[in-house]
Amino acid sequence: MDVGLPTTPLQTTQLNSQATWHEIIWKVSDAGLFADSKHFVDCPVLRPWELVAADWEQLKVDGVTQEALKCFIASNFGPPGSDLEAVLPASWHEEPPAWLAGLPEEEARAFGAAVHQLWKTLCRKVSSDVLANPDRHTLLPLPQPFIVPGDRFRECYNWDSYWVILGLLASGLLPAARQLLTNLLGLVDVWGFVPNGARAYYTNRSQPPLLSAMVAAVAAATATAQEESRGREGAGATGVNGNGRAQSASGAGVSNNHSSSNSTGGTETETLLREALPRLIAHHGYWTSGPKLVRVRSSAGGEGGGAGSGDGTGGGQEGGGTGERTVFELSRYHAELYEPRPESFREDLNLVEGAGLGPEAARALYCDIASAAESGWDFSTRWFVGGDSLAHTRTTQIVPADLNAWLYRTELDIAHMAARLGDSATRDAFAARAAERAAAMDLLMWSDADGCWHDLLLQPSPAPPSLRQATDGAATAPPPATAKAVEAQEEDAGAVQEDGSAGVYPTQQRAGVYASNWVPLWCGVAAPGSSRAVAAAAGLRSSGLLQPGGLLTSLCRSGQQWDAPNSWPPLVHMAVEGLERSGAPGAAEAAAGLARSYVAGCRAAWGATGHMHEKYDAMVPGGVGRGGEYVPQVGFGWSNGVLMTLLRKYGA
Ligand SMILES: OC[C@H]1O[C@H](O[C@H]2O[C@H](CO)[C@@H](O)[C@H](O)[C@H]2O)[C@H](O)[C@@H](O)[C@@H]1O
Repeated sequence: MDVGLPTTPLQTTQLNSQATWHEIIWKVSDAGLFADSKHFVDCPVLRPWELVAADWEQLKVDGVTQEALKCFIASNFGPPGSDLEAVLPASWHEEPPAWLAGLPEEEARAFGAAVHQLWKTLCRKVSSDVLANPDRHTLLPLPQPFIVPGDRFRECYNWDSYWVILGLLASGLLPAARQLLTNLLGLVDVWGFVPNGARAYYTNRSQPPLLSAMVAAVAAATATAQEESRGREGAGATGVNGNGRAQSASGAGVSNNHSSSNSTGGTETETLLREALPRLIAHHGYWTSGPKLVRVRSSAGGEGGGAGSGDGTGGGQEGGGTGERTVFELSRYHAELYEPRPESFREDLNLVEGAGLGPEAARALYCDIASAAESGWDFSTRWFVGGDSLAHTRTTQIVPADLNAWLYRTELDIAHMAARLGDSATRDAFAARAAERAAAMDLLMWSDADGCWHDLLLQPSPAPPSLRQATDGAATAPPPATAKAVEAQEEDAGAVQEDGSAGVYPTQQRAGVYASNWVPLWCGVAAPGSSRAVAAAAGLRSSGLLQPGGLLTSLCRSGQQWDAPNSWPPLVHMAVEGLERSGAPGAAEAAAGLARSYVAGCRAAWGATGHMHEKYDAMVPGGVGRGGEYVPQVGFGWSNGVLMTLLRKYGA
C-alpha cells in the first residue's frame, strides 16, 4: 500500500514489509472491529515490526478469525492516545485573562473563564517512546507540547493551529503559543512543509498555508509583551501575571507590526523572525512548485466577468499589474496519495467500490479525495465537478480562491519580515510575487456580479492525477504508455510547455456561493476602502451566508460537513475580520453582528451540552454541526480560539 512518502521511520519499516502492512490494515478494516477507521492507524506498535510481521504470518497459517484478529491486535498494538501525555500549557495560570473582568455580564465572564480552562484539557506532548522508537508510532516526534483539536483528533493539526494560537494569546499563554509554532517550524525542516497533521499518514499532503500568519501573530504578541515588560520596569512595577493584553494579530496584522520601527520588542521578535523566515520561504516553495503549481491563461474570461481593472488590489498597491502578461502562476491543492487515506480506509474503499471505478480512475479519485482533505474542506460540493456526489470530487482540477489568497498573504508577510530584517532582495522578490498573484486573482477570479473571488476550473480538465505522476514527478513512475497518454491529452489541449512542465490551462470561474469566496478580503487582496473591498463586503452581506447562528459554509445542503447548514469557526473569524477590514459602510456593524452571533451560539450550545463543538449550525443559534464521514467532535481547539478572540474584541 502507498502510505505516502517513505520518510518516517514507521513508514520505512512498513514499506519494507509493505504487503504485510497492507494485508493487516485491509483485514482490520474488513472485520469492522472499530467504528472509526482512524482508531487503528493511531494505535502504537508495541513490539519491533519484524515480530509483529512474524505474528501476522503465523495468524494467516492458523486462520484469521475475528477472535484471532482481536488477540493479534491486543498483543501487538496499544490503544490510540496511549503514546501521548496530558501536560499543562507552558506558563499556565488558573485565573482567566484579565480582560474578561471588563465584560459587563457575569454569565459571559463565566463562559470565557470556562473556555480558558479548556486549554488545560487539550494540551499534550508525545511520550518518550515516540522519541526513542519513532518506528513504532504514527505520531510524528514533536519536541514541544502542543494543543490538539480534541476527541478523535488526538494530534496537532496544521491550519487549526492558527486559531489555537490566537486563542492562547487571548488567554495570556504566549509561551504555549510559541511552543506550538516551534513544532510547526521544525516540521518544515524535516519535510519541507507543514503536513496536514503530526501523523505519519498525513505526510502526503499539507493544509491551508497559514504558517506566516501564525509567525506574525506570535511575533506581534512577543513585541507587545516586551513593550509591556519594559513599561513595567520603567514604572518600577514588579511581577508578570501572563494576562497582559497581547496585540491581536493575524496575517494582515503583520504589515504594520513589521514595518514599524524597531524601538521596542526588538531582540526577541527579530530572533523569532530570523528563525522563521527561511522556513516560511521553504514552505512557500512547496506550495508554488511541483504538482501544486498551475499555469493559467488570462484569455478565457469567466461567467462572472474576469476583465478586472486592478482597482484596489494589493497587487496594484505594490506596483504590480497584469501588463501584457497572459500566463499566470497560481496554486492548487494536490496531495501525493493514490490509495485510500489510512485514517479513512474503509470510507475511501467504499467510495471507489460504490462508484464502480477501474484502477486508473480509482487512483485519480483517491488523490482528489486526499487533496480535498489538504484543502481543510473535506468534503464539500465545492470540489464536485460534473456530478453531485462525493465520487465527483475533482479537487485537482480547481484553482482555489482562498488558497491563492493565503499565498498572497504569505508572500506579503515574507516581504515585510525580510524588510524588518534588512533583506531587501527577499523583500522585493516576494512583494513582486504578491503583486502578480493579486493581479491574476483580480483578472481571473473576481466577479462584479457576485462581489467575490470565485474558484477557477481548469479547462479543459488536466490529465487525471494518477496519470499526472508522469510529468509532475510524484512517487511512482507510471508505465510509458501512461506518460504518452498525458502528453497526448495536453497536446490536444494545446497546453504543453516548451520546457516540458505541466500545461498552460484556460480557466473558467466556478459558480457557487462559498464562504471561501471572501477569504481574499481577509487576506487584503482588495485594499481597505477600495471599490473592490466595498463591493466584496456588499457581496458577502447579500450572499445569504450570514445567518442567525453564524456563517453558512455554502448555500447547498449536500450532507457533507463543509456545506450548509454548518458554520465553521475559522470561516466565521475570517469573515468577521474581512468585513471589518473592508472599510465599507456598515461592514463594521455586520462584523460585530456575526461575531456576537458566534459567541451567543457557542454559549447556548455550551449550556445545552457542556461542550465546545468543532462546528455549529448556522441556521439554529446554539445548534451543533453535522454531516460528513465522522461523528461530530467536541473539544475543540479552533472553536475555543475563535471564541476567546471574538469575545475579547466584541464582548457577548
Ligand atoms: O479523518 C478525516 C479527516 O479529518 C480531518 O479533517 C477535519 O478535521 C481537521 C482537524 O480539526 C480539520 O483541520 C479539517 O478541516 C476537518 O475537515 C483531517 O484534516 C483530514 O485530513 C482527514 O482525512
